[in-house]
Amino acid sequence: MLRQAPVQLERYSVQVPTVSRQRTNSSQQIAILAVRSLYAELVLYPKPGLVSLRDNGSHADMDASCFMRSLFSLRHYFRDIALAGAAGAEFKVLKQLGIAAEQRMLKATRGINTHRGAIFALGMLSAAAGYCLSNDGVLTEATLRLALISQWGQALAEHSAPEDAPHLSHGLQAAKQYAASGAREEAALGFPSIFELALPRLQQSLREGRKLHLAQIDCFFTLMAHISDTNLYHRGGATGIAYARDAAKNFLQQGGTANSAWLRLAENYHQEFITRRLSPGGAADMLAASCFVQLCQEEFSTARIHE
Ligand SMILES: CC(C)(COP(=O)(O)OP(=O)(O)OC[C@H]1O[C@@H](n2cnc3c(N)ncnc32)[C@H](O[C@H]2O[C@H](COP(=O)(O)OP(=O)(O)OP(=O)(O)O)[C@@H](O)[C@H]2O)[C@@H]1O)[C@@H](O)C(=O)NCCC(=O)NCCS
Ligand SMILES: Nc1ncnc2[nH]cnc12
Repeated sequence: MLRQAPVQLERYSVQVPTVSRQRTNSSQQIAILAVRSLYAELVLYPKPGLVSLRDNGSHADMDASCFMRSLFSLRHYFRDIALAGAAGAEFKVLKQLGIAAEQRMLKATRGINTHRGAIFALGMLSAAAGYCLSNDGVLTEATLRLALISQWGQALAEHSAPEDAPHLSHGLQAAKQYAASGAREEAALGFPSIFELALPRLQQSLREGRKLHLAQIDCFFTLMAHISDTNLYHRGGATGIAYARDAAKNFLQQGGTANSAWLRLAENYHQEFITRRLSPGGAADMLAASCFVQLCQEEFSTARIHE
């Protein structure tokens, strides 16, 4: 429930619900950062096997314009879920917003699943960001993760072992067949790959003086080297994910983007992934989510007035 705190606007002499307006402004900003993060992921090149503005990677049915339509269709969703988070909404409310957003995405892409993982991960993080700004007025990596776990950790844990899934998604199939953890467990554990792996690597590369897009490349390969990406299981089975992890580890062992030959190496892997039809869509979503946390921290890490 949004509390109303009416104030007089002298010039117009109208009653404005301050609290709700401030929350709306913050939620609007959160949504802008979420969409900007999805855009940053899309334009980053080369990401082995994935769609960018240059090519469609391992995908016959998706291209960059399809992703652009998809991310544009999600802008109101991120605002709404941030607002719901600010109001401390239960997980079932967030879930309804997530399901409606998936439907809007599918309408915008004519049935292609571009951002299901991002709707979930960035949606939960947007809700947690809304909660932080509305309660402490401060948002850091630590407060964001704490808010996520304290508010919705229990529900996310239950969501990670669904008894009533209407159909076996690719992620649930990988969980069943390979004991892969996937998107659900990531969220239930408070996104360890974002907070413990991806962000430290992104920040290290930035500290070492690399440009943002290069730091994002290092961050992406770090994610691919470690996460249990159910898209890689779905497209390539255990061999596919092992190949992708080895490729990412090799790229990082050779210095990542600090190596002057990094682009050639990354492009070679891009071609190899295309040949093998591999697509690390989970790592792509986690990259977007990592960019989002980084942007939120830059934007909101100093104290704001309680909202
Ligand atoms: C919890 C849900 C995300 C559903 O998850 P589930 O485990 O049931 O699996 P999927 O439906 O397969 O979706 C999971 C998507 O998450 C991404 N992902 C994969 N691994 C990880 C990981 N380790 N960590 C984080 N995220 C991960 C990935 O998304 C990307 O891949 C998409 C393309 O996937 P797909 O269509 O399967 O693959 P293709 O190769 O293109 O298929 P073909 O061409 O071969 O047919 C792309 O969209 C990326 O986003 C996984 O796909 C969640 O959906 C859910 O619970 N929804 C209900 C709403 C809800 O509860 N919301 C909560 C509040 S927001
Ligand atoms: N750029 C991308 N290419 C293919 N699948 C994705 N899922 C999320 N981002 C993606």
